Amino acid sequence: MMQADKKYRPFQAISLPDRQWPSQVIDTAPRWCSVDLRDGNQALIEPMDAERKIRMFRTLCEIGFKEIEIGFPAASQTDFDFARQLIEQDLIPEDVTVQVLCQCREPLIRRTFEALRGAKRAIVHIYNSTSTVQRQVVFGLDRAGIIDIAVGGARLTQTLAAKQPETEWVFQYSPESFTGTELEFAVDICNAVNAVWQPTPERKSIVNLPATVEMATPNVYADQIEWMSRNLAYRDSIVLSVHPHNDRGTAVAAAELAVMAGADRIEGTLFGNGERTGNVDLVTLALNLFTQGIDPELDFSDINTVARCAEYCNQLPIHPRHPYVGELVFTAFSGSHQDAIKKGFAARREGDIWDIPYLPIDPKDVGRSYEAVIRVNSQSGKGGVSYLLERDHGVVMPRLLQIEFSQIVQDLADNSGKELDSATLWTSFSGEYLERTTPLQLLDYKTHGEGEHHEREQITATIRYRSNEHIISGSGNGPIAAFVDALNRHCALSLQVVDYREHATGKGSDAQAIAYVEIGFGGPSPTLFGVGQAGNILTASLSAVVSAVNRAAARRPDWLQPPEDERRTG
Ligand SMILES: CC(=O)SCCNC(=O)CCNC(=O)[C@H](O)C(C)(C)COP(=O)(O)OP(=O)(O)OC[C@H]1O[C@@H](n2cnc3c(N)ncnc32)[C@H](O)[C@@H]1OP(=O)(O)O
Ligand SMILES: CC(C)C(=O)C(=O)O
Ligand SMILES: [Mg+2]
Repeated sequence: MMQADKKYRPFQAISLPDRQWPSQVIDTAPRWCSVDLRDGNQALIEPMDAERKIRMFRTLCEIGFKEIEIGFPAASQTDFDFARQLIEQDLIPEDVTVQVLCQCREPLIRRTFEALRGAKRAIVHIYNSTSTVQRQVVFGLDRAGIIDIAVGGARLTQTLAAKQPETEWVFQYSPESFTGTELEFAVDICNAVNAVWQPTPERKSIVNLPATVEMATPNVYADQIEWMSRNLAYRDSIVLSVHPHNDRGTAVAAAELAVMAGADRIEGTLFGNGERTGNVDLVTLALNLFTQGIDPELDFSDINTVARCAEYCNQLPIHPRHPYVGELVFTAFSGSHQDAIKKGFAARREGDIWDIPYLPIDPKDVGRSYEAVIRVNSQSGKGGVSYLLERDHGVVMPRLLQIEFSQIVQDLADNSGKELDSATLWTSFSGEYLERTTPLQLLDYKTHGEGEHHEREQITATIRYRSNEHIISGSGNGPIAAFVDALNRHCALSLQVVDYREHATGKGSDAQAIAYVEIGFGGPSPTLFGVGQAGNILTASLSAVVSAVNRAAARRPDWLQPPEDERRTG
């Protein structure tokens, strides 16, 4: 890349030392206008056909847009026919106003009014470029010449509107390329247009100030908007609208600061489709408000359906990390995020203000589930793994077992280099703990209490060691201790139960018990967990002991000797 200062120049700062916008707070939704069917459409590889346009229009109405720019009817027959279809087939809801765009050129304005014949209410939006560069390069005109174009357009719209009195007309003017226009000139041209239209507080015109190309940081746009808001004539008779584009990737910020600076209305598109890097994304803006506790007056409670509509109509995919909607935006792969999310959910009580770490919005509010909130790969930790086992299998592992099992998962993930889905985790958990039946297998057992008050428990168990069955017996202060005693005596072991937990999984006739035992092996060797699952809690517990012994035996094949039994069968 060549030296930047030889090719580019910084944007000139706006002098507004007493700017007020930084201390303003947004507490209500602005007026929204969707320009998906015009600005979004004009940027597509293949503009929408009639069927796609209708589908997009219906979706926009369902979301709750009250102003929808439906196209540029003078530009193409498709756009003209679409306007006619909406009007003639009475497809425009009572509370929705359609808007159309047109250059300030006579034949185009005439054709635009033809397209709108019979509409109940419509916004006619005229524009011409006002920036320094476009005045010179595109029009070859001075400021007065550019004002003449705009005023000519304003006069003609007024004249033609008067000839179609069945329609309630609203006029909108955009000094296109506003961000590249000197502010004094922008205000002059808007004032000249409004001097023709003579708006009143009851019949307002719309002045739309587009960041046709986003040229500076969002605070500069806010300064421009506040300056215009202060200096425009007819201010109380104007709806001040903004139309940010996203060339610098800051359109959302620019729109928000513009509202703080006095804008009443925002034009943009669903998920930010539009020229170049797009128009401002109205979904993000609306949901940003929602997460501040402000009603956005747009309904994105089924965001996936809206996304599928936008993808179908625009024939463009939405990025998996797009705010609020992307496939991955409610997913944490990384361990510390998973840990915090899991704890956040556990701490949350019904009716609490939403405050879950790493989830700025409740996925359910936009129709998403918690299904994808935690996914596991090599970046994940015990929190994520245990969250999935608990969510999908009701397994609530003790903390030390979480640590032990997550190491096994980590090795799996590192070796595969891939995501491990919940089914794979369960297969691994079952294989590691629940299906450990060699070399030792518990076949049967009987217990009975000893002493006057059953102070001690006696057990007689049938076990299989490799292919031989053995009957072993022992006693202890409970059946698990008795079983451990039997194994210790018959297999010359020195097992101790370090920790024991159990709980039910499932409900009703499907209910199962799951037991976790942490077993010490005497001497310095570390403890190991065993897990057992069965219809009965004692069977689950004894199976958990067997699971731990078998896991230890798998690590040290010469460690477990055949039982020195009282009776051998088979
Ligand atoms: C920032 C925006 O998004 S603005 C909206 C842009 N959208 C579109 O352009 C999509 C639809 N447009 C079209 O299909 C075509 O441009 C049409 C059919 C409207 C017009 O096509 P054409 O007649 O071929 O003219 P074209 O668009 O090339 O415009 C260029 C001419 O119009 C003039 N012009 C451009 N914009 C305007 C305007 N807003 N008002 C008045 N004159 C204008 C130019 O100076 C140029 O004049 P010249 O031929 O004397 O040099
Ligand atoms: C027509 C105008 C409003 C426009 O789309 C722009 O300037 O980006
Ligand atoms: Mg635009």
